[in-house]
Amino acid sequence: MIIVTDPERKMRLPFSRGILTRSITLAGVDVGVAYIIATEVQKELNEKGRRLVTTEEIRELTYRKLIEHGLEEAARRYLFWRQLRRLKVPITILLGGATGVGKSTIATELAFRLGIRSVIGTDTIREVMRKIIAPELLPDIHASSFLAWRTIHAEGGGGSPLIEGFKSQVKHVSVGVSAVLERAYKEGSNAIIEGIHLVPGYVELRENSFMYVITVGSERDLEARFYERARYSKRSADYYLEHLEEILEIQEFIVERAREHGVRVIENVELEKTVNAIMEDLMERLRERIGRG
Ligand SMILES: Nc1ncnc2c1ncn2[C@@H]1O[C@H](COP(=O)(O)OP(=O)(O)O)[C@@H](O)[C@H]1O
Ligand SMILES: O=C(O)[C@@H](COP(=O)(O)O)OP(=O)(O)O
Repeated sequence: MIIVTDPERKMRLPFSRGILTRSITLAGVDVGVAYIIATEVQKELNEKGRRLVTTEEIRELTYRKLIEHGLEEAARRYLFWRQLRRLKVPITILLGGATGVGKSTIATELAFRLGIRSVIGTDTIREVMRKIIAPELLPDIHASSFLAWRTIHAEGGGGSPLIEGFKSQVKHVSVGVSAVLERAYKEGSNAIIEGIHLVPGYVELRENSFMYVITVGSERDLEARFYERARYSKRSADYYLEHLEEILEIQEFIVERAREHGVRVIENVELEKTVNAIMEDLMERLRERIGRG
């Protein structure tokens, strides 16, 4: 067995190809190729009869293997993410967007790649708030986002009642979102928050918080997502399909807010590409900040 040590952090743990594979995929390398590289690293260490290696040595060896495979760009990214981990820069990622666009799927994949243990859905925050605050007190949080308008008495003023209802729910759930963010900032921990209630402009973001708005390009694509989701969850496709127009109007509103607040909007066509686009953007922005710091 090869033992990995990190003298700085007094860490000792058995070499795991799985852990190394994951850290290589973080650099945008396909999982199959990452596995091959991790296997080659392990083989080389075994051939050299190494029983104790430092994380620094594994980094250098992995970097070299990536270069040997002609993956220069990935090698550069790999070193960046390792450096970021060592610097212990806590990051929070917020993924907004209408229901069904793929936020929770993307959040799970990002969490896996970045090794982030905490993924919180604003649906869950809303659910907790529902238990504490009675419908008589705060009716809008007790409905789906696209039905919240039925529970409120819009002030008039010519705005869309659907959007007014949605805004009211977002405003209330944002109180819970801010609490979760505050906690993450206080602990200095990494977190991913995803949900329809993450609308640009409603929560205050600090440095190293990164927000993205996820969209689908067409009604047909969105329909397909609801059918797909219904295959493994109890959320029936029909319920959302009946409200497709409202859901797309909410998407339009969120996108408008994103443009106003300079939040990046990413159309989720292929999951892999969406996740890579976020990773790439995160890397660029973190690199700028670390450079400045
Ligand atoms: N890029 C994609 N291509 C095809 N299907 C996707 C993509 N992203 C997500 N999905 C699927 O669409 C469905 C809805 O995604 P989900 O993550 O539940 O959305 P949200 O959290 O935004 O409501 C899921 O079944 C998911 O597997
Ligand atoms: O309010 C809404 O539009 C959805 C948002 O959930 P996500 O699909 O965005 O997670 O919640 P639901 O009504 O299904 O409980």
